[in-house]
Amino acid sequence: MSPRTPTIALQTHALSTGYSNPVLHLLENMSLTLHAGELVCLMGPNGVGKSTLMRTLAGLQRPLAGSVTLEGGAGMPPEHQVAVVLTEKIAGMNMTVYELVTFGRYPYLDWNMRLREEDKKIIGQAIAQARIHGFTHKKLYELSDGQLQLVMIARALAQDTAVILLDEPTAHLDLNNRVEIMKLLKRLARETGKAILVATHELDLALQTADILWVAGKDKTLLTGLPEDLVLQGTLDDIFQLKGFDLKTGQIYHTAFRNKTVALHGEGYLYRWTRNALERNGYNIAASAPTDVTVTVEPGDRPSWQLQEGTAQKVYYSLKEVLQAL
Ligand SMILES: Nc1ncnc2c1ncn2[C@@H]1O[C@H](COP(=O)(O)OP(=O)(O)OP(=O)(O)O)[C@@H](O)[C@H]1O
Repeated sequence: MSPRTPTIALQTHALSTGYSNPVLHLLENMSLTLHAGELVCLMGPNGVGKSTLMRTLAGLQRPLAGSVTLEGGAGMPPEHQVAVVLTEKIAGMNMTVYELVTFGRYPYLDWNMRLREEDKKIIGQAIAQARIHGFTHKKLYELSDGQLQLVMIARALAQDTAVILLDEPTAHLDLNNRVEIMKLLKRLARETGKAILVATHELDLALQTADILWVAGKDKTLLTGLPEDLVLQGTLDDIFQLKGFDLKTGQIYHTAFRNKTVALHGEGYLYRWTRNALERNGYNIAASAPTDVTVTVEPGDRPSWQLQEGTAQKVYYSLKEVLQAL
């Protein structure tokens, strides 16, 4: 099979980021590429320089060294090429959702600031893509945090750029909204062909949605790769200094505090959650006998658990009963 050659949307050349007065070097010598249609998650410990990198890529801040090249070339203004969703609060919470989305078109309007038919069409598309058509007449202060984030994404879409950068778009959201936002960004990357870069602390969500991870470490370097490769190489354990959590299995380490070993038989999610319940409750798990007890999970319309201890055998229909019986 010949390798695909995806379109490059943004590239950096020996880029170093930070501040010059006083001098603060953050991430150094980065040669990065963002491709069209790709969702990339930028991760790293607090204060490592993720927001600074985002602002530098967006042209809002000068690099300390190196350069950023955008697909549109040198002639096109950066705001026609990169849309940014930052974490700052919006000043005009009294405006409507529709009004905020129209802000995405402002870089394109002429002196009289009037929306043309073309602008209205793009605004309509952005509203449809972010699936916010149900509440475009609402005032921003009437929205939930999750809805507000969708509206910010719609505004970025209305800017009609090849690249969208988002700084912690899921902060302060509950699990459902966090998942919804990441799934939306993934779908948008696929359907619109935009390159989307998200700075996030949500390791679990990033591992399940990102096409590529950019991981900034304390030594001022930024590593890139497929999420799964970075997990298997142990890169993420080193950078995040994970304690008490095994990223390869996705599990918290448990200390077996009971003097009893359980042989667990079965497969699939029923096995996984049975193991979770047993480990959380301090049992050692072994794949086979000799052990004190054997638990066999039986899937089906009504899942059940068969417990065998010596010659005694019994069937239970919830993990609560299993734990009580142990
Ligand atoms: N305008 C500024 N002038 C000087 N230093 C700054 C400025 N903004 C941020 N910094 C410093 O740069 C460093 C990196 O900040 P940045 O916000 O980029 O990190 P981050 O990785 O996004 O952090 P977090 O995960 O906590 O959001 C910090 O030490 C911060 O104090």
